[in-house]
Amino acid sequence: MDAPDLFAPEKAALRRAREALEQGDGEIAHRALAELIQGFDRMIRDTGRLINHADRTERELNRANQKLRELTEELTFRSRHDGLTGLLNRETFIGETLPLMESDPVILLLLDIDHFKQVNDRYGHPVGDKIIVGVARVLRELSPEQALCGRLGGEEFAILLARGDWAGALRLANGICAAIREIRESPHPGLRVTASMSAAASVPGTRFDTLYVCADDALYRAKSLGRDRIEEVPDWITPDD
Ligand SMILES: Nc1nc2c(ncn2[C@@H]2O[C@H](COP(=O)(O)OP(=O)(O)OP(=O)(O)O)[C@@H](O)[C@H]2O)c(=O)[nH]1
Repeated sequence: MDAPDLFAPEKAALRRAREALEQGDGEIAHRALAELIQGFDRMIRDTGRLINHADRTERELNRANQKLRELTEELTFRSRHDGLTGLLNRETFIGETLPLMESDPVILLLLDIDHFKQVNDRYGHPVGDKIIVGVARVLRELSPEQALCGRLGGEEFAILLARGDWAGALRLANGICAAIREIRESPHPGLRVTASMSAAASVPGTRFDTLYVCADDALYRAKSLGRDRIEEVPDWITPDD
């Protein structure tokens, strides 16, 4: 079925007016003109309403689009970052190291907060969370802008420096340990925090797992040698390690 012609009355009035004009019949032409004026009036009102409606719909669509963009950005951020600290989460951190490790020599710093179970047990989990956030802040503030900073799990963090120099990486690790010793959490003046760290470097083409295992061994050594210290892996890690 054909859609109804919305302007059928106006078209009919126009046709009658034309015919009246051709026939020179003033009275019929006058009536047709009156009908046309009415129809024209109605068209202006309806068109105005339609334009307003379309404007409103367009504004609503723009707002909905903007909201969708913000939600997408937030979802992307959440899927890539750790919810508590805002650092890269484990999967993203490892994923981002892969292309860098393929092309560059890198230095991996691992960090694990010392005796963190005791912090939770003595001061409660929420205070433990604040300490984790404080440690993450130290990492973010002291690391160079291009460094990758991630929370690998619980109280374990990692920094990857691409093309970083060894002396600079150790200076950074020392600075981080010193800043963590300064963390205070009111109202707990007795609460002191330390962290153990390790540093390991690899040549291009080394797998993340290979580098990580070596750095993790060194971190374990730092723990067993008394904590609050940095243990280095002396040799460059290669793909054959
Ligand atoms: N508050 C808080 N605690 C966490 C979180 N994730 C892990 N933990 C706690 O971190 C603690 C880690 O304890 P352990 O692995 O025994 O290590 P540790 O006590 O730090 O001892 P060392 O590493 O040997 O110095 C556990 O008690 C976990 O419950 C977190 O997101 N928030």
